[in-house]
Amino acid sequence: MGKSISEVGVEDMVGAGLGLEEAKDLEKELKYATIHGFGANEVWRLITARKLLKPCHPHALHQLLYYSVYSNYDESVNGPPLYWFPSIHQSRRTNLGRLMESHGPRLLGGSYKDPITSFRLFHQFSVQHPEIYWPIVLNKLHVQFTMPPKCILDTCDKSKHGGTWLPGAVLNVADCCLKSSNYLKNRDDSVAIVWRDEGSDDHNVECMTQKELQEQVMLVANALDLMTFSKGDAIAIDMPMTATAVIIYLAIVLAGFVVVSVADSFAPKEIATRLRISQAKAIFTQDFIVRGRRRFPLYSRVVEAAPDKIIVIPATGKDVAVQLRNQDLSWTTFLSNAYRLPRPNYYSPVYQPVDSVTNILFSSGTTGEPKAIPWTQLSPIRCAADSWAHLDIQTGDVFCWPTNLGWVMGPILLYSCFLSGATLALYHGSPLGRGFGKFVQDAGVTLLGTVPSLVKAWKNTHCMEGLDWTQIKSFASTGEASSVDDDLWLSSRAFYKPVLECCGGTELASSYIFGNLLQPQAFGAFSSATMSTGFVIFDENGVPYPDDQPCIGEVGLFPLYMGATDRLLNADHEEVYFKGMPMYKGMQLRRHGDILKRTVGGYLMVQGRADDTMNLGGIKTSSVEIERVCNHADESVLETAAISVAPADGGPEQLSIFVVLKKGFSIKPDVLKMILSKAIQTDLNPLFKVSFVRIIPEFPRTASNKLLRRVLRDQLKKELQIHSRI
Ligand SMILES: Nc1ncnc2c1ncn2[C@@H]1O[C@H](COP(=O)(O)OP(=O)(O)OP(=O)(O)O)[C@@H](O)[C@H]1O
Repeated sequence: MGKSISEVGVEDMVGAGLGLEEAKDLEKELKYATIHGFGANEVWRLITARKLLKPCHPHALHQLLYYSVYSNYDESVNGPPLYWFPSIHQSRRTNLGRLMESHGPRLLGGSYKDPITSFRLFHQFSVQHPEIYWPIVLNKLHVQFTMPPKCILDTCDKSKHGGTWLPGAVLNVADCCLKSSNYLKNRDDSVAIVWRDEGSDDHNVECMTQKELQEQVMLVANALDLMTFSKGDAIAIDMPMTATAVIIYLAIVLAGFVVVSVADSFAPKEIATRLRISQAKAIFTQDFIVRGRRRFPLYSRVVEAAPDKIIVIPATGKDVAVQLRNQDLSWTTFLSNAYRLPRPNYYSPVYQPVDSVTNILFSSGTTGEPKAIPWTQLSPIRCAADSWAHLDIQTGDVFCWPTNLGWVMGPILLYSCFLSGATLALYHGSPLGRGFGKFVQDAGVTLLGTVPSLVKAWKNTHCMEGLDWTQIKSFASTGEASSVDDDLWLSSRAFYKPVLECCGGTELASSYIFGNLLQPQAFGAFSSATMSTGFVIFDENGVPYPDDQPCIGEVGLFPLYMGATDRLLNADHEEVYFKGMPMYKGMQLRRHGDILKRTVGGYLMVQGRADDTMNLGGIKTSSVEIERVCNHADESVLETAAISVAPADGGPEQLSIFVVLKKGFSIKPDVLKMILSKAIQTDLNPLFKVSFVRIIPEFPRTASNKLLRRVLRDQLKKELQIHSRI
């Protein structure tokens, strides 16, 4: 165990890279905190509130203080170590805080105290009374119905586990994104999108006002109408998430077609599968993808997937840099028809029922074949409402999240910005390097979303050193479990702003668990279910644990989940999400497949998928838990993947660890096996034994960068079979 904070002296801080004078000052401040006998959380709160640790300090110093503050901290009694704390003053200025202050006393009566104290109570209220919660939130978002809903939720049709939400409502959700002038605070000249092309790092960021966005979207909608499509046709987009891609996305929805989102990293076969399942009539793409001064072909990849028609946007300049097939159109030709109209920048939106499909998305395929998931007009409302409540997105915020329209985060980002009056920030290039970080600085990004693999790369390459990210109010992280140390680094870039962890699913159009600004935050943990989301954690027999009990088990979502799917295009929805799930209080629970750990204090951690659970000597454990320990067991380790496989000839499951080493390190697998075994036995369970360690150059990942443990497991199984035959 490392030193406790009271033992940390000037020498240690100098050893961590701090100058002598600064170390002496810092020591005095720390003495003050420790002399007063504060608990660990209070000491850390004081360190961050007084900004004793600065973004320019070496990470080793941040680590030294954070880990020594919490060195004697007993998580089994106190819950996870906290690193961010809400203040009552701040909490009243958040979206949710304001809402609670104005409605809390009426809705909760004498039980209502303030946004921090009453958060859990209010959350519970939102689960029990969606018919009261949702009208208040809809009112806050830029959602306008041409025909208002008859009610919020209709549960008469018992065959629909998820109920019918906002029945009778008619709207065009893209039109809601564009209609800013009706909202007092959001004027036509407000900035809708800021962006920068990779390589233009020293130029001003580019801006598009709300009015320009509206005109561009309407122009593209007009051009779409001049093609031979019928309303309701599916039209695909396979290109980086640029300002043009966003315009095309909104235009397709505005004009009553359906977007098919295809991530730009897919191979032709995968593009073809997605086009086939969705029956897309055409596809928008780019000639090339430009990354780090190199050009990667995209049009030719799309051609191989053999769609009927391709509309090609040039990656740079005005003209496409490839020879097109006869039936394809360049972006300029496509738009030229619309320019001939008397009012090319005016378009009358196609209003449709709230449950009409606007977008077909595909899940990442972590557990198997990607599912084709239809998003209705409820889905954008749901995801924007989550960002409004949990990320506290407000008019004037600048929101950046490197992603693609083919991943659920793409549409979530787009709608979260435009339905709440925030600016969307897009970097047209790789998010892995300094260019991206400089854009975040120059564009004045206030909300920065990430995935764990990005943060790991930024931290390990030191590429963001010296950049000023202090205008960031909150970070967000999704996709897979994040690493405490990586998030410590991230949060420290902006004087310890919260890294709001979010986890959900494409089919939920949202997160079911999320951090927020009304509860203290712990690294790598979720502080709550999302507003209006209810769930239980159940044991192997399907029996739910009591809500206030620390436990580990599979999550079962309450089926009345605003914005969640009620159909799939390539699988049986009932079978995938409901069949075999336990009943709870008369409700058939909805499957999500995650294993959740609830800690003391009610924090939640995702322990991987139910499929990744392993049984080691009769003890159920999760891969994520083992990886957390292994990732810190030796300095040579960059990341690990834990897998258990039963030997081909039977017997108990054996634990195998795949390891990727940091650049420049080498270590023998046998030595590493001993180190990892020791770490697991000390930190997790003395009975766990590592049977096998393999060092590999990189992990198999989904195209969205999620670790594919099932691929490693299959590989290992095959090898073991061959072995047993020999
Ligand atoms: N912040 C997070 N921490 C831990 N796990 C996360 C987090 N965010 C997402 N996940 C994991 O990703 C899952 C959601 O991903 P997505 O909807 O893309 O589908 P998938 O489950 O990866 O794909 P498929 O359903 O095809 O297997 C979550 O259920 C969870 O397991």
